[in-house]
Amino acid sequence: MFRVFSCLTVEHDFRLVVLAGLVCFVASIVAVSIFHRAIAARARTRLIWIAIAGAAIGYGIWATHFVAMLAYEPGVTTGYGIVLTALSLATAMLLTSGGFGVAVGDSGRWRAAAGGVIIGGGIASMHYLGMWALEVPGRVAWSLDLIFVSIILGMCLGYAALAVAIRYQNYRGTLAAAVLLTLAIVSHHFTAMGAVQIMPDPTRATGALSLSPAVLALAIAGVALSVLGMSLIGVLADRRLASRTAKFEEIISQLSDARQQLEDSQQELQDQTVRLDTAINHMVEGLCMFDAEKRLVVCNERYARLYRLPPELLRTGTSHTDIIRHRIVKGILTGDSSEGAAEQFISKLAALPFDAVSSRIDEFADGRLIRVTRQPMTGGGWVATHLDVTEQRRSEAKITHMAQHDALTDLPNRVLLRERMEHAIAVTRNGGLDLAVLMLDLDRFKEVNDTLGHPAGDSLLRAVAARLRECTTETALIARLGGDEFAVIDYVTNPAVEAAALAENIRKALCEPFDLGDHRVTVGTSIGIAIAPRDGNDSDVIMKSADLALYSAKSGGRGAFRFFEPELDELMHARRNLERDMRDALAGRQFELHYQPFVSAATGKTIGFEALLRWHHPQRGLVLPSEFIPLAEETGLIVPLGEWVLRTACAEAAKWPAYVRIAINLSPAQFRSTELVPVVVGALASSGIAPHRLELEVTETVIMHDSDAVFAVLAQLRELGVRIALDDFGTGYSSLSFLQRFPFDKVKIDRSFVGELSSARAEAHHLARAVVRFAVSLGKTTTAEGVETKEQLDILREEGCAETQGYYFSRPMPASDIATMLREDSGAAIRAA
Ligand SMILES: Nc1nc2c(ncn2[C@@H]2O[C@@H]3COP(=O)(O)O[C@H]4[C@@H](O)[C@H](n5cnc6c(=O)[nH]c(N)nc65)O[C@@H]4COP(=O)(O)O[C@H]3[C@H]2O)c(=O)[nH]1
Repeated sequence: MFRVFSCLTVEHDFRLVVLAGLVCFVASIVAVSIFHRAIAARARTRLIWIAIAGAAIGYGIWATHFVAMLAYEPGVTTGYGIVLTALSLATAMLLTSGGFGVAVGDSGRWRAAAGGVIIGGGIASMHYLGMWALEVPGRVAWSLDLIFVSIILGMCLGYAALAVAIRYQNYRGTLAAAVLLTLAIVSHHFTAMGAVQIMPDPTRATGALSLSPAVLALAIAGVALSVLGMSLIGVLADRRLASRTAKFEEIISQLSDARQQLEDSQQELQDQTVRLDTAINHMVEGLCMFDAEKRLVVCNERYARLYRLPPELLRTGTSHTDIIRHRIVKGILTGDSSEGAAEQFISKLAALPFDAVSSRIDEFADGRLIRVTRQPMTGGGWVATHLDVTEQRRSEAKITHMAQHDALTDLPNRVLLRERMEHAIAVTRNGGLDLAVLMLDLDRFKEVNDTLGHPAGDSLLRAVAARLRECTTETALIARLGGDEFAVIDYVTNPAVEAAALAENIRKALCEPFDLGDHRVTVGTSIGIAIAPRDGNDSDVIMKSADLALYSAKSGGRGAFRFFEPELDELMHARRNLERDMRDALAGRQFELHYQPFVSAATGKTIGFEALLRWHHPQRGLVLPSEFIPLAEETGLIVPLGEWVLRTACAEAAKWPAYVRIAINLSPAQFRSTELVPVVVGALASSGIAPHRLELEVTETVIMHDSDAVFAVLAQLRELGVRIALDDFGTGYSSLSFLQRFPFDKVKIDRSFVGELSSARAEAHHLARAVVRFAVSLGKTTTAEGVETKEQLDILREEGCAETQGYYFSRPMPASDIATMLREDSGAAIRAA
């Protein structure tokens, strides 16, 4: 080590040592940079870069050596053999190229080590060949250990330089690797120089082909620096070029990506276009789009088919007017299909604004209805859909018709009537015209329905509707309100005359018999008339007025018409009050039963009592059944009231002797309630009277309402053991048929006939007697009602009537009088005898 140090400090010119180090460092930077290029390159380019790197460092080692040799002052004049000098250069280049070549390969971690060894070998070869070329007049002695150390230093530092160069390929890596490589070369050189000792020997002469060291060294340093500088510039330029190339490649790659994306987008666009085409061509609606210049942009197949557009009109750019002209001239739309009409339509269309959403229905000549909905687009133009709404419109019209018409007669129903009436009443408010509102219902419709069945009832209603159409003018509106209720409204200028004439026409028309196939029936009608605005100026009020007039017409005897009068309103008011009072009466125990005895015609003995309702009104006093029973039936109050009668009368009868019967009146509404049989059973059970003591009186009116159902209930009651009596016999025309259909226990001859028995009018007397005789001949128990005189009683006895009832025996009495009456019964019997 000391030898090396003294060699460096004593035998070398330090300035030239620095120059040698500089040359070496520059060469190292160049070589490492080129080596990095070689790593980045492939195949042949890599080989070229390796060769250049080897040449650069080989040249650098060689130049360093000779510059350092210039600094060497061994004390004798030196020269260099040209051949060996050249050979040392070639060896350095070749071996360092080999070292770089090995190190640059991809095969494992040993590459830097192997490369370092070879480069170290290259440095040593160059040095010792160079020393061999040294021609001095003296003897050269070598120190083998330092030779060995110099070789190891070159190899180890060479390895370190390569390892760093491979690992760090940036500027810092380059610098570090260059420093290590410089150290490898320089440390080798000066260690090797420490190993040499030159002993002057003037007998030894230098060769003729020797180069002067100073010349050689300076020339080498100059050339080396310039070559290395150029190489460095080349490398840096190449780096920049490489970085630009990289950037360029990156741009190319980005462009290629962009191109790929563009191609993908184009494909996607194409796919979307196909999808869109498929979608618009499968739309239910016809679709078309026009631009701001009213030229066709796109349309679908449905649109083309709808208007039978030929291919030349389907091209993009076809003008809207050409398409419109085609639609009209080809007669696709209803109306005039001439060219003139088309032009007229087109100019009308041109005047229309195109910048608002619009919707219209076009009617096609073949009857189809197309809804055209137009939607403006931003930037001008519009898109329009054309939907065939024929079926939808038909269904809507059908539904509307069904909602406003009666299914059986196809007449307007209450809903439409109200709508039209509101409109008509509004017309009457302008003055000049009045509106006659006729409300009518059929007399005896229920009878037809019950006796001939519902199909016959339906046929009758249809026939009535047809007759109403025939006997009214075209301005009249006929409506069916439900059941057998109809209404007719019409404008009139003189209500008293025209409305009366219309009502009379209708009355007459409906009085005529109806032929219902197997049956011929006569019904008749009652009509109520109200006039708007006189009797009300809204549809509800006027309908109510007509209804009141109808009610009045019916209660005044059927088959008539009545005009509304304000008093009717009062009547209805009174009815409503009565109804309310009746409900209170039921709760407030204002009802009472009176009992009228019926007696045996033969013995004069009381055999039963008929229960008759009395109402003690707190303000009006005693109210008779004829006043409240019809209203109780209408309102349904008769059901709870009848139940009360049944329970009370049976309970009262339980106090009487067992041979005394109790007769109770039943009304139609009680039969419609399903509770009748259970109520009767309950009354019998709670009173404990025997069923045969109970007589239930039914009138023909009861039976006429749904006779089958009534007969079924009567049969159940009779099975219980209860006696059934037919009341008011002789007043109805169908009594006979009822008597055939049901085994009544008793027939009660109406008091109107009994009264005529003592009549001075022979005809009435004969008729009354015939009725009594007929009743008796039926073989049922016969009771004569309303016996007021001894004469009547005698005739009834003569005709064989079994039982009698009337004021002649007793008026209806409170329950409290019955016990006394029964005690005096023997007296009554004596009187009868
Ligand atoms: N002029 C005259 N009249 C006589 C004579 N004898 C009896 N009368 C009256 O004739 C009616 C007989 O009852 P109706 O024919 O069943 O006729 C009854 C019956 O249909 C009905 N009614 C009475 N009470 C009830 C009831 O509790 N339930 C039901 N559903 N109807 C009842 O009211 C109708 C009238 O009953 P009332 O006013 O009590 O009138 C009773 C009675 O007072 C007489 O000699 N001369």
